[in-house]
Amino acid sequence: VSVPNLTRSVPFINERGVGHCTSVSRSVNMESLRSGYLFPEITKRELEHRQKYPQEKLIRLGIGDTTEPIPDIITSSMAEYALALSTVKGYSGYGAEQGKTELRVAIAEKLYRNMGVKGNEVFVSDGAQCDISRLQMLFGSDVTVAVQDPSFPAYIDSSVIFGRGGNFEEKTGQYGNISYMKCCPENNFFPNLSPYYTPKTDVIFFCSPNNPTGNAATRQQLKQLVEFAKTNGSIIIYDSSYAAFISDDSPRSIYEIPGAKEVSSFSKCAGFTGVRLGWTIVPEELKYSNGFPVIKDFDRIMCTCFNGAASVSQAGGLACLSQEGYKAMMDVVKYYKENAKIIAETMRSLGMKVYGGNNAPYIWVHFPGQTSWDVFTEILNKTHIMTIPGTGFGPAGQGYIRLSAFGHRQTVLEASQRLRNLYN
Ligand SMILES: Cc1ncc(COP(=O)(O)O)c(CN[C@@H](CCC[C@H](N)C(=O)O)C(=O)O)c1O
Repeated sequence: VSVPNLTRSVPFINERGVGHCTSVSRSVNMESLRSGYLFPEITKRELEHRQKYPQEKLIRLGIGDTTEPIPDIITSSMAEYALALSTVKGYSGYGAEQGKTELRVAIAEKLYRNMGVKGNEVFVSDGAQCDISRLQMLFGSDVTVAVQDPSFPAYIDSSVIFGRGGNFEEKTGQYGNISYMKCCPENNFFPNLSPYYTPKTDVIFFCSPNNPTGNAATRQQLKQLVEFAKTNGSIIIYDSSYAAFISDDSPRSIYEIPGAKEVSSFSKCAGFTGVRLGWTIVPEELKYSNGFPVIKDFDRIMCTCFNGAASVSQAGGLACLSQEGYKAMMDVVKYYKENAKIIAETMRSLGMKVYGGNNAPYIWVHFPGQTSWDVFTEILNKTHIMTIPGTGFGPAGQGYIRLSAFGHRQTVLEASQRLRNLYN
């Protein structure tokens, strides 16, 4: 990176003395982002609270980060692989940007059995969030986007960063060029796909089980979504990061209904939020309007903008998909699902309208007549429990908060008692 040409720059004073502006203008897309990214904002509130109440034991049911140790069967594979890097025979450098063939095939065969997914359609990555932005690179800034409202904020924020947001409208809390598909109890958390409510867009981000509502779309609803996308010639980007938490007959993948592409990751089912391992599946038959295969461009992006998932993480991913590893991984998912049940039952016993928690590690609680941030602040100040205000996930989240089931059992039981004391 060259040192800016200081002769043309404008001097400014800061804590380190005289500084210099460059002559480079800031991206208008970055300028149009309305606020900081949701999760660092929540972390900032947490730090402020800890400083204010240093003696209190803060409970974190806000950011959905896993808490339970990764099963030995998985970590020992990573340790073994890492140790082998110290030997001539075991050492390896750059791997294939698309991921180890063995892992790509294992993901296709183990997680998408009988859904017609092939190993070469699986692109191993460093996580679903990272893939969301790499998928955004596929499209021009004129491409239109629809998202569920509420949903994981990365879909909207990355769309704005790539110039697809348009102007933010204070009144609606929406970006003018993005189509917000409202998902709420009144429509069973599935958008009304009639043209008046949901206009045609080029790309549809769809997350199921949904973050933050915890709702898993039914087979019938996904069939409608795929039909809607096919009629409009749209591409669905389907985020199945919480598929492992589904315990009823809701589809775990969009590939149970032919015709989309899908991102997912080992973050939440294997506790890989720090290890970093995910994947994106792009069907060979998915084509742009000019007939060019999308998979070829995604492969080009992965080769140009990514150097492959960490080899040690990929060894861990293979262990997750072994018979013993998969069972151990699902035992941890079961543990979190039990946490979700405790939290949901607690809030229901207090007479609240509670959604989610069955097929996802998120519980969505309605506080009619209150703002999300007021509820967030009251719970934090009176019980020292971190939650996430629903409006952080979109304007339709107003009046809701999200509680995460990622926590040690004792902590979740303690949180449950504190909430009973507050609302009883
Ligand atoms: C629907 C969905 N898709 C992708 C992701 C990220 O997956 P990844 O770990 O990149 O494989 C998440 C993780 N969301 C969590 C962690 C957020 C905080 C993390 N710093 C982040 O920004 O992703 C949350 O909602 O609390 C998600 O919910």
